[in-house]
Amino acid sequence: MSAASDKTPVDMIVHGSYLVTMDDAKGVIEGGAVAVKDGAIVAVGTDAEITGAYTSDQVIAGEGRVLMPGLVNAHTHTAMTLFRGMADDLELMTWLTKYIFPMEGRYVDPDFIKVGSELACWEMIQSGTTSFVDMYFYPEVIAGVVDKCGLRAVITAPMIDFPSPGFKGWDDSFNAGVKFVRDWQGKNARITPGLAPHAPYTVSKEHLADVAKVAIELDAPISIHIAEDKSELDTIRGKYQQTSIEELSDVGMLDAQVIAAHVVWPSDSDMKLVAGKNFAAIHNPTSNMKTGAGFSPVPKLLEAGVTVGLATDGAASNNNLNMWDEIHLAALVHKGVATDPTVLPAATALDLATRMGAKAAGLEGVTGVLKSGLRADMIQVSIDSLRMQPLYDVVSQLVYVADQQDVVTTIVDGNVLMQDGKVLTIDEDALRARVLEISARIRADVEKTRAAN
Ligand SMILES: CSC[C@H]1O[C@@H](n2cnc3c(O)ncnc32)[C@H](O)[C@@H]1O
Ligand SMILES: [Zn+2]
Repeated sequence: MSAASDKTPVDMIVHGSYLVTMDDAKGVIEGGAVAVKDGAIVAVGTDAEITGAYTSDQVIAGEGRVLMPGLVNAHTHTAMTLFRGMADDLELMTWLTKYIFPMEGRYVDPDFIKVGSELACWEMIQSGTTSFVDMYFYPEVIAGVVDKCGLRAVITAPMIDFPSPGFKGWDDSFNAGVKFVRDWQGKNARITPGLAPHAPYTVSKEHLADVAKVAIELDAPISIHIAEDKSELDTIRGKYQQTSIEELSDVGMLDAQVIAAHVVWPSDSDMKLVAGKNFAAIHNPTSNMKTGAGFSPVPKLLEAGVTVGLATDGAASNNNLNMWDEIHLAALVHKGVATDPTVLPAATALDLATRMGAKAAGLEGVTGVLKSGLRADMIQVSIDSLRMQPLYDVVSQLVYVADQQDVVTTIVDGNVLMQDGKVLTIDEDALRARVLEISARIRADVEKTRAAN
C-alpha cells in the first residue's frame, strides 16, 4: 500500500460490493471501485487497486450496493408525463389521432414542456436512467431542463407535415428543427441536438428526403417512429408500394444516423437493409404491448447485426419511465414469443439498456460502460433488500429482480444527481405544485375527450 502522498488525487471514488462494468475486458468485479476526475472515469478496479492508487475527499461507500453504468432510455417524449393515464387501452392510431394529437394541440406550450420534462427527468434520475433520447415539442425548453437537472440527452426537434404545437405546418417545423440543431451543437457536452421527423405516415417522402439531406450536412442524429404497427405498413405500401424502411432507404436516410423507435414489423429484407448502417432499432416492449402494436423481432434484429436499444416511449403509452420494467420485459417476452428460454439472455437485456443502448443513442465511447476514458455516468443499486436474497448471480438479480426503488445513487458526468434516494437537482415540492396545477386544468378536458370518443 502506498503512502497517502503517493496516491493520485481524484474528484471522487465510488465503491460497489459488485461492479457490473458491461466491459467485456473486466466483466463483474466483486468488491470494486471507480475513480473519477473532471467528470470522466479514470480507473476501474478492485477496492484494493483503486484505494491503493487514488485518494479523494469525496468517497461514496458501496457496501450492499451494485455499481453499474447508468441506464440509457433510447426513445421517450419527456413532457408526455403530464398525459400519463389520460388515454389507456386504445390501439395506436386511435390513441394518437383521437386523444393525443387533440390534447397536445390544446395544452402543449413552453410551460407545459418545462414542467412535464422536469417531472420526467425527476423520474429518470430516481430510477437510474442517466441518458435519454427525446422527441418532443419545444426542444429548446427541454434542453434547458436537461442542462439544469444534470442528465445526458439526445434531444431531437419535432417535424411534422400538419399544424402542431408551435408550428403552422412543415416549413415551420423543419426550419425550427434545423435552427435548434445549429443553436445547440457544441453548446453543452451533455446535450446532443438532432432532428425528429415524426413518422412516415405524418411526413411525406419528399420531406423525409429533405431531413436526411440536412441531417447529413449537420452531422446530426435523426429519431423517427418506424414500422410501429401493421396499419403503418399498409399506409406506406398503399402510397409508395414499399415498406417504411425501404422508404427511408429510398430517401437517403440510411446514410444518416437513425435512431428508429419501435421497428416492430421489419421484413427480413428490411433487416438486411439496415444491418451495418448507422441505424439503431429501439425496442419499446411496454408501449408496443399496451397499444397492441406487436412484438419487435429483437433476437432476429440482433442476429442480423442491427444495433438495438431499449426504451419506455412516453409516459402516455407506458405509463412510466422506469427502464427496469423494460429490461425485465425484454428478457422475458422474446422467450415467450419464441417458446425458447435461451432467447435474449439476462446479460443481453442489460446490455440493451447500457452498452448497446448507448451505441444506439450515438453515445458509444461516452457512456454505457464503466471504463477508463468514458464519462462518469453510473448508478448504485442497493442489494440490501431481502427481495435480493439469496444472491447467486448479480446480473440475474439486476434483470429479474431489481426495480426503481433499489436505485440509491445516480451520477452523471461525475456529478451526483441523486444520493441515498434523494434527487438533488430538482426541487420536488415546487415541481409537485406545478404538476398538480397543470393536471387540474387538463382533468375536465380528459373526461370531455373520453366522452366525445
Ligand atoms: C413530433 S413530436 C412526437 C410526437 O410523437 C407522438 N407519439 C408519442 N408516442 C408515439 C408513438 O408510439 N407512435 C407515434 N407517435 C407517438 C407524440 O404524441 C408527439 O405528437
Ligand atoms: Zn414514441
